[in-house]
Amino acid sequence: MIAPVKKADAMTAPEIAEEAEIRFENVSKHFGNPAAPFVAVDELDLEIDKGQMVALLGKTGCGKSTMFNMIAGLSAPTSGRVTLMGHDPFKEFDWFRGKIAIVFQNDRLLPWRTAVKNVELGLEMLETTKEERRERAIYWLHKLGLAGHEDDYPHALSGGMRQRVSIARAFATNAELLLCDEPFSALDEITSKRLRMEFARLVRENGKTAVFITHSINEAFDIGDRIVVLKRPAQIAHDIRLDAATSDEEKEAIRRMIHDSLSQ
Ligand SMILES: Nc1ncnc2c1ncn2[C@@H]1O[C@H](COP(=O)(O)OP(=O)(O)OP(=O)(O)O)[C@@H](O)[C@H]1O
Repeated sequence: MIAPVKKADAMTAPEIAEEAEIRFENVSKHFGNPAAPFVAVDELDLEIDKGQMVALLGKTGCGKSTMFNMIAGLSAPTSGRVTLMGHDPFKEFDWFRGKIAIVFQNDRLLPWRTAVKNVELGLEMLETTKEERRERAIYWLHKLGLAGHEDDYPHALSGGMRQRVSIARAFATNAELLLCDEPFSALDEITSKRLRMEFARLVRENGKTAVFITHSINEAFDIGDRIVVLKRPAQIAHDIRLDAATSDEEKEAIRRMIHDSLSQ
């Protein structure tokens, strides 16, 4: 079943869910001269509930990274409010230690550390013992299919394997919220597809909330329970929910609608 497919002009104010994990309330982000600013995000309202896996989909320059940076606490909105778990990610950065993990497009592994040591890195900032760090790192490397590569250095691993290490690092922290900025876009399509299906399964199995930035319709369909299509400047063009009952015909119609929206 497809839950409401809304066009921006037909959207009504979103209902305020008490337990929203991420909330944008009338958020704008401007760059440049305040007298004549460039508007990257325009009065955006968005709520993401705990346990949702949301693909933020939009063309280059529509404001995905700007939204991502505000969620990750890397920048503050010009106006409006962004809250995660009821807290301000920009002002209360320390409160979020261990609660958010980020997977970037580039794997960002330290070349002088082995795979297992790279996974342990995310845990070193948390209160964990050396033994616990090692145990969790090995567990997640194995979950990601890297048994036997624990002591390999990044240069000895393929691009897909390196990205597996960075996903293992994100899961090992046990963060409840995973933020992913096009983590598979530098990989070939077969590797990317395999990895994103595994990623989606692990997110579901472990009850995480995940926000996944992408400009690929295929990727959005593979990852998202919910696909938020953005138009420029970042405003919601469509907010689509998919579930097991969504038929192939419905998916095809949604795909065409998104394609048309991104072609404008
Ligand atoms: N620090 C900045 N200063 C000025 N303009 C910026 C800044 N950051 C982003 N912009 C502009 O805001 C708009 C949105 O950028 P953003 O990077 O969020 O888009 P995006 O959807 O993530 O694009 P892409 O898919 O190419 O990464 C773009 O026009 C960009 O040039």
